Amino acid sequence: MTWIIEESKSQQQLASDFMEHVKNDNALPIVGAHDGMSSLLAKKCGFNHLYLSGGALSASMGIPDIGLLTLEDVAGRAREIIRASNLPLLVDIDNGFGEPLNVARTCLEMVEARVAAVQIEDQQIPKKCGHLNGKKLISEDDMVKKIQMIKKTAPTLKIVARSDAYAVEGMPGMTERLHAYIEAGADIVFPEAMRSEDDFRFMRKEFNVPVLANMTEFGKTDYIDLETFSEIGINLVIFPVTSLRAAAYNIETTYKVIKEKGTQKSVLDKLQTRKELYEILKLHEYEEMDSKIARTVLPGEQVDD
Ligand SMILES: C[C@](O)(C(=O)O)[C@H](CC(=O)O)C(=O)O
Repeated sequence: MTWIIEESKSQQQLASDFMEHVKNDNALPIVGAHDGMSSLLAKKCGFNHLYLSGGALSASMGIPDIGLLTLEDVAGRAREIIRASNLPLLVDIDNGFGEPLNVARTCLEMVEARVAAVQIEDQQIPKKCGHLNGKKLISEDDMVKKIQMIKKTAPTLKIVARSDAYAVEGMPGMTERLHAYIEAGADIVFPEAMRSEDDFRFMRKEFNVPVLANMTEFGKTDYIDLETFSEIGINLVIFPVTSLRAAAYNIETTYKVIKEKGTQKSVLDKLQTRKELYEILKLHEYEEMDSKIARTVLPGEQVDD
């Protein structure tokens, strides 16, 4: 909870930092951070913008990404990540949790949590991962009303308008919708489940606002690297569920070792050490705030006093 030991940025500051970088950088990488710890690790590795994925958040809660998350689940986790990292966060709010009035409440909660930008999509509930079959859409007009509502009630929040229309209405339907969403006030467009480099080149030429690419794993989109996205002119690239998949894989691998061998000793070099944990959490800075707390000395470290 870095916000106890450091000065926190305001929502307006985080939102304008976000938009400035999106406009000035090419292929800005925005890595998924599904909790406070992963946000600190992303920051340590040099990423300055984060994404809170509905897929990763729901998976971390042990449920599938089919519209079961509540507004409180998302707002609470967004708050946790921003408090920990003090970085601009783009939050996946699915369909906004209902009709335009619900969307208004959702976005005011996001502003209170200091979220920089929200991503809202045009799927019906129950929604599906954009890379799966059988998606159903709300009308273009209903989506436009939601975007207009965000603009009116939470004007400092940046809006990423996602369309899932490619698989349902084809490229013409999707581009028509995204133009309408820009007209309604979207700052960035997110054409979901593109297939290839050529699709992204087409999208880049079609719109005069920043375009987002989704580099989720095991989906319908070819793996395209940041250098290629930069050459195409794509503005931002999300890696939404990667942190969750990496954590899940490594947790499972480690559990198996303990189950099989009765000890974790053989995988100690694959674990975050106690020293690394306390460093990333800035434990000493907390201790220094209260002289009643003894400064932690790690096992094996020299004691000064
Ligand atoms: C971006 C996304 O909405 C998410 O929840 O992160 C998902 C990612 C995924 O399921 O891989 C998506 O629908 O693309």
